[in-house]
Formats: sequence, C-alpha cells, structure tokens
Amino acid sequence: MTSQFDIIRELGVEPSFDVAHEATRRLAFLKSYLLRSGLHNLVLGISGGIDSTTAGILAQQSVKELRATGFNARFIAVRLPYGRQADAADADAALATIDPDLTFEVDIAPATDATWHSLRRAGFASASAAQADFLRGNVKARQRMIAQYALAGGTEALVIGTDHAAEAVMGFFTKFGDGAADLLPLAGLTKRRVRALAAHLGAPESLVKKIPTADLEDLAPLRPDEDAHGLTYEQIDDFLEGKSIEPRVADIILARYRATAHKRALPASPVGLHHV
Ligand SMILES: Nc1ncnc2c1ncn2[C@@H]1O[C@H](COP(=O)(O)OP(=O)(O)OC[C@H]2O[C@@H]([n+]3cccc(C(=O)O)c3)[C@H](O)[C@@H]2O)[C@@H](O)[C@H]1O
Ligand SMILES: Nc1ncnc2c1ncn2[C@@H]1O[C@H](COP(=O)(O)OP(=O)(O)OP(=O)(O)O)[C@@H](O)[C@H]1O
Ligand SMILES: [Mg+2]
Repeated sequence: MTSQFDIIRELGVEPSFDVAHEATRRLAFLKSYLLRSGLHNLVLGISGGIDSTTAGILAQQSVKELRATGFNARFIAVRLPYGRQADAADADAALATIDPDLTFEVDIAPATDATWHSLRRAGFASASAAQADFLRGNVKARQRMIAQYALAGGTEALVIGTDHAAEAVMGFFTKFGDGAADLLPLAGLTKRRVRALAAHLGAPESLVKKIPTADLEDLAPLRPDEDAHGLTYEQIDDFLEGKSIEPRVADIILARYRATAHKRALPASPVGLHHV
C-alpha cells in the first residue's frame, strides 16, 4: 500500500527548501533542456494565478540568460480567457511582472462552445446541469492545450506546464488539458514553496497570496481549489513535506492519489510497460 513517504519520493518533494537554490536549479533546467531540444522558444498560458506567474518569470529569465550567451530564444506568453475573465486584472499584473518577449491573446470561448454544441447536436446529454458545467470545464482546459500546442508548433517552441506536487498528488488537472506539457519547471514543489519561489522572483504580493482557482466552471466562477479538494493547501503541503497528518486528511489524500494514478502515467497498454 502506498504511504505518505512513497508519495513524497515519487513526486520528488525535497526534505528541505532553499529558495535561491531552487530558483537557480529550475532556471538551469529550462535553459539546458531548451538548448538540447533543437527548438528556440517557450510557450505558456498566463492565467493571473500564482503557478503560471512563477513559471512565466522563470521562462522569461531563462530565455534572457540564453540570449546573453548568443542563443536565440524567446518566451511567448498566451492569454487564454473564456470570453471575459473575472480576474483579468490579475493576468495583466502577471504579464507586467513577467514582461514576456511576445504575448498573444486567444479567446477559447468560440472553440469550447462549438465543441459543446456539436456534442449536444450529436445527441450527447449530460446527467445534470452540474455535470455539464464540470465537463465543459475540462473542454476549456483542453482548448487551452490546443491553442498552446498550435503556437508552439508554429514558433519552434516547447510548451511549459505548471503542475507541481500539490496538484499532482490530488490529480487536480485535466488529463491532456493543462496536464499536457513538454516541461514542468515547478515539479516537486508544494504550493507554499511555489509561493516562496514567486516572492523570491519578484511576483507582486497580491498574486503570491491569491486564492488558487482552476476557474473552469461557469456555475461557480473563481471557485477556490480548496472547496473542490475539501482540504486546504496547508494540509496538502504538510502531507507532502512529511509532517504528521490527521488520519482523516491523510486518508483523503491517499485515496485521491490512488484514484488519479492514471493521470500521472503514460496511457495503459497491453505491452505491460505502462500499467498504473
Ligand atoms: N483508471 C483509469 N485508467 C485510465 N484512465 C482513466 C481511469 N479513470 C478515469 N480515466 C480517464 O480520465 C478521465 C477523467 O480525467 P479528466 O478528464 O482529467 O477529468 P477529472 O479528473 O474528472 O476532472 C479534472 C479535475 O481537475 C481539476 N482541474 C482541471 C484543470 C485545471 C485545474 C487547475 O488547478 O487549474 C484543475 C478540475 O476542476 C477537476 O476537478 C476519464 O473520463 C477517463 O477518460
Ligand atoms: N484563463 C487562462 N489564461 C491562460 N492560461 C490559463 C488560464 N487558465 C488556466 N491557464 C493555464 O492552465 C494552468 C493551470 O491552471 P492553474 O489554475 O492550476 O494555475 P494558475 O492559475 O497559474 O495558479 P493557481 O493554481 O494558483 O490558480 C495555468 O497555470 C495556465 O498555464
Ligand atoms: Mg488558476
């Protein structure tokens, strides 16, 4: 049976955290991977949340440092609102901090709505309005993936993902949506460590302290992730940092980890290598 300490090891959460060291290590990772990839650019969706702000600052810094060595590299930020985004001002603040080489804004509403209407026309009916809203949320996350990969394909770029240990342990991402990426510079970090890294890199305090939200549901705009988890990030982070955890909390996390194993693995196949 998988234990708290197996998960800590599997997700690569370090026993101690030195913010300056982590910033340097993660910048070095982005630079060396991009250099060896044969490509030149990095693409990332900027939501106005702290994860994409942090990854965006790292991405912009990494291409700047590569350019200083004579390698031609750029960071391409993408705004991907579904129509009008309630916290658009936070996305503007994130972009002002990151100062990307290039910014695109792609509205995912037409593609999301067209997919949904075609499904309905084909006879697909969801069980309830709440289920429809949830499923449409995952369609939004996958439309964001489609837009980022189209931009990457057309600009010799790699797609950055923002998954970190606190989302990975809960499987809190859309499979092949925001879970799809080429590089994960925040891997292994707890949410509080992402915030510490963001503060170290100069992110505004309002974003460092912002309430995390997937913001995928029309029926619950800006719904805090913690509502969906039924747990706080403090509890999830304590679990991942090896602290002593209330058994009820540990049981919820262990159950989520087991139920979402397929999202952290390659697709299952009969050749046996990729079973979860
Ligand atoms: N045992 C198994 N083996 C292999 N595949 C399995 C499987 N069980 C389900 N599946 C597949 O996985 C699918 C379900 O996964 P998925 O489609 O991802 O859907 P699901 O995990 O149900 O929903 C995604 C969750 O992630 C949250 N999210 C999404 C995007 C961003 C963020 C954020 O933090 O910003 C959070 C979202 O709020 C929601 O709670 C199933 O429809 C099925 O196709
Ligand atoms: N409206 C959006 N515009 C652009 N990218 C988005 C948008 N919503 C989500 N994304 C992308 O999907 C990723 C996953 O969303 P997630 O909510 O986990 O991260 P975040 O918004 O950056 O931070 P937080 O989890 O604290 O809200 C984001 O980091 C971003 O790359
Ligand atoms: Mg968010």
